[in-house]
Amino acid sequence: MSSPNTVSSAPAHAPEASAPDYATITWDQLHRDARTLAATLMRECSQNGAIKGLVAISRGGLIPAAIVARETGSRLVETVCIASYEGEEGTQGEPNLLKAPVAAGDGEGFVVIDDLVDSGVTAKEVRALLPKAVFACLYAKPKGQPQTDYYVTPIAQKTWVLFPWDTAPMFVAPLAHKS
Ligand SMILES: O=P(O)(O)OC[C@H]1O[C@H](OP(=O)(O)OP(=O)(O)O)[C@H](O)[C@@H]1O
Repeated sequence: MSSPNTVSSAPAHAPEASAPDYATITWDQLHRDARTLAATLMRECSQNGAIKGLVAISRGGLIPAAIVARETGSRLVETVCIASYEGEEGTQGEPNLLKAPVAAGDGEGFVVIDDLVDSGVTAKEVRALLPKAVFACLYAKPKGQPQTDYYVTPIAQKTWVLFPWDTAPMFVAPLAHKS
C-alpha cells in the first residue's frame, strides 16, 4: 500500500466548495501502484486460470491498464468508453456509454482496470456490461469500494485526486520572495 502526497494547491475545477483536500499522484507513484495492482492480480487471478485479457475504462484506466498489461503479459486489451463527469465543476451526470467492450463477451476471464472508483457509478455500469469480469483499480473512495474487487490505495471521499495527466510542474516562488 502507498500513500499519495496531499497538497493544498487547488485545480482550476474544484470539486467541492468547502475546503476539499487534494491528493497529487506523480507518474512514479502511479507506476508503482499499477505494478502493485498487477502483482495482486497475478497472485489472485491465477488461481482461477490465466487472465484472458484486460478491459480499460477510458480514459482514466488506459495508462494503468497499459502498465498492468505489460506486467501480466496480457496482449488482449479491450476498452469500454464511458463518461460521467462533465462541466466546469466536474459534476457527475448520467453515465454515457460511447463504446461497449464487445471483445470481452460477458467478462469471463477478463479484468476491468480503472484509475479510480469514486461514487462507484461508472464501475457499476461497467459491471452490468461485464458481469463475470474481475474489477480492479488503483485508488478507491469509500462509496466506490463495494464496486471493486481489488484496489491499491484508499482515498478519503472528500479528497480530489489529481492524476499526473491532469497536472504540470510549475515554478513556485520561494517563501522569502513572498510578501
Ligand atoms: O466512481 P465514479 O464516481 O463513477 O468515478 C470514477 C470515474 O470517473 C473518472 O472518469 P471520468 O468520468 O472523469 O472520465 P475520464 O476518465 O474520461 O476523464 C475515473 O476515470 C473513473 O472512471
